[in-house]
Amino acid sequence: MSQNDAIVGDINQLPAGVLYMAPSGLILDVNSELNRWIAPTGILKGQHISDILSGAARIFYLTHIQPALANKGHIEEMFLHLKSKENQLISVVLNAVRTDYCDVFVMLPMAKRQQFEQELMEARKVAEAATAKSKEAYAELAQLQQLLTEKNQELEALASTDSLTGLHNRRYFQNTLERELENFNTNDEPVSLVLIDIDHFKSINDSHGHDMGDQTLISISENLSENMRHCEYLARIGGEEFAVVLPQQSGKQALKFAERLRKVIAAGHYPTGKLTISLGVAEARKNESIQGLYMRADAALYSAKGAGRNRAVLDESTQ
Ligand SMILES: Nc1nc2c(ncn2[C@@H]2O[C@H](COP(=O)(O)OP(=O)(O)OP(=O)(O)O)[C@@H](O)[C@H]2O)c(=O)[nH]1
Repeated sequence: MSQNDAIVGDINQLPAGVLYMAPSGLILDVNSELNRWIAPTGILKGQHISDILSGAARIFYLTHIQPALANKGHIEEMFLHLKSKENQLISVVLNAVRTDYCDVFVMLPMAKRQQFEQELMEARKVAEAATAKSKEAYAELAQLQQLLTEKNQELEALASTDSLTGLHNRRYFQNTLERELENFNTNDEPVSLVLIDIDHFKSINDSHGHDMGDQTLISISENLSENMRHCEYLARIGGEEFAVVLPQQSGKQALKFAERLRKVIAAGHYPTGKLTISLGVAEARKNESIQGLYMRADAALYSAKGAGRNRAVLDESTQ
């Protein structure tokens, strides 16, 4: 029995790994416990320390363990991953001391820590999967909300649109006029209303049929629509009746607008030939109701019809 064997013989019963290493990294001897962890059927003695360390542990050995042993002569409680011959990682906590002859490593297994790490990794995987699922669910929800918003907008547009001409309808007209009257009552900017009625429209229906009457309504709607600028709100409010809400325009300005429209329509060509419109104009008064303003514009329209049609008339009280 050699001197080394005698020393190791005393420590073979320990529940810890013990390793004797030359400063060059050559393993001089190990106890049987360490041999069992790393190479149950092989012999570690004579191998190099880097043969039993994981990749990361090798770097750690060079950058931390060796310098610490060289500088302080000992290290305490460093965590290290050994690598078995079957490529299993074995976590150990390492204490080491440098003697005159060799470095002595004592390593305690950390099976519990390994198990915790494993459990943590599993939990992380589960959490990641759950996060991915909830992200998917959120994305789906956002899509559905977007769809709902679009459908609501479509419904809102449908509810405000005249199906024959595609213009805004009476509902839209009333909402717009109500809003603009409220603005007028708070900020003093004028607002005017123009009512438009196609002249002798009944005779178009009577002589050319209802379908041709519809085509004429579509055609005249396009023409009116093309002649609106930003903030001039056109709507079809009845059979052959249209209205334009004109925010920030006085009665006189609205009359000019109405006159321009009248000329445009009179100059146009329609499925049944030429036609004209009559227009009634009124400027809103403070705190006036929609009905009040509408009735004054309608009275002006009636005057235009009575005066021979194809003309625009401003409500008398506005002038
Ligand atoms: N084709 C068609 N005709 C409609 C529609 N709505 C209303 N009308 C017709 O429009 C005509 C309106 O006629 P009246 O109110 O008598 O007036 P008008 O013939 O235009 O005569 P004045 O307004 O006095 O110049 C009626 O014949 C209605 O049937 C519609 O959606 N399509």
